[in-house]
Amino acid sequence: MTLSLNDLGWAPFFSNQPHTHSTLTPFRIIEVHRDRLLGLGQTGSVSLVTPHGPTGSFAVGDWVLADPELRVQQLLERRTELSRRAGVGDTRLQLIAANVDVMFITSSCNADFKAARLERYLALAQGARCYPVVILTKADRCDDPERFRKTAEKLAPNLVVLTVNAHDASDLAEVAKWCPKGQTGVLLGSSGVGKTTLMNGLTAGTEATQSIREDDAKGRHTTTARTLRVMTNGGLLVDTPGIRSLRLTEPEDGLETVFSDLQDLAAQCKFNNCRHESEPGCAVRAACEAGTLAPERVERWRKLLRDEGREGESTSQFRARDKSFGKMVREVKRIKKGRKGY
Ligand SMILES: Nc1nc2c(ncn2[C@@H]2O[C@H](COP(=O)(O)OP(=O)(O)OP(=O)(O)O)[C@@H](O)[C@H]2O)c(=O)[nH]1
Ligand SMILES: [Zn+2]
Repeated sequence: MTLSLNDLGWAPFFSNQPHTHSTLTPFRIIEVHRDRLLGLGQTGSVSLVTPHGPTGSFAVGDWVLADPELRVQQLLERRTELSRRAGVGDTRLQLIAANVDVMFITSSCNADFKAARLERYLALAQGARCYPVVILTKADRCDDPERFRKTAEKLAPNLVVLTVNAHDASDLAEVAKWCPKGQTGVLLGSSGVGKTTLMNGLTAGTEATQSIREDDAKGRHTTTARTLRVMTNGGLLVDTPGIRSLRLTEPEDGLETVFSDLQDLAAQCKFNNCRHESEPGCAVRAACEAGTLAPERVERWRKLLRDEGREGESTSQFRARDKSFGKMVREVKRIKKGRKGY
């Protein structure tokens, strides 16, 4: 299979960046190893060395320029960057992937399904400027997958939610539609939800999967490294090891859009520093009492703010960082549209 640079996601954003030498060739990084990188170019995949620094500063999905000896001479500026905090209370960032367009947020129609976790991923997608698509796997093992889909759809306006059997070809085709040729997707989700199965199905690959203990929905890690693969529809897909506890890297960028409906309500509270507990004139509580807002959602909102050290922030502070989910969707669509012509 020969691929053009455009097929690999090359765009004016990259070609317009100043190049240090004219004889360099672009490669998309598809694997990052301790001592070398695996790059995909028009001629296929090649092993690249990084004479100017450690491989740790590169991410799957990066675009690099290499010389004829296959030495990386330049790392091109990333259009999007997906990272997370290395651990609880740790401020260091861990790069997950670069230049990703679509985030496939994967969970299962079983005990793995947690609205709070999905909200964290949605916030991550928003912060990283990726278009979120929620994939709920194991629909074939569930009596009522629709119930899971409806719950997930309520998490954000216009959110795309697909219920799938990761082993079913027509379900896989529905997933693939969201990441066509030239676009890059990333699969995120807990261990055992079916990321490797999806990856294999979408790429017709043969990565090893292991059976999981279905009772507690906890999987064993079968994926060891991040990889970028070409899907059968021409799209590109990054697989990541199961992420057990996700810490947001830039909470201020994502939280308020995931909970934009709550913010709008909070703006109608009588007091602008309302904590939505026992204050009079609280619009959030009123909505809960009227049955138009799920109290669990308010609880998750509070918990997320608490976890991110933002408890007690006033509504006006919260609203000051106004970025709507719709705005992000339009932005992503604009980027996609701009990329279609070449
Ligand atoms: N019936 C059914 N089984 C599934 C589905 N998706 C995944 N599985 C099974 O669930 C188990 C775990 O799937 P994996 O693809 O290894 O999960 P993973 O998310 O890649 O796990 P890690 O590599 O640990 O992150 C395997 O036995 C799969 O065959 C599905 O939609 N339906
Ligand atoms: Zn209130």
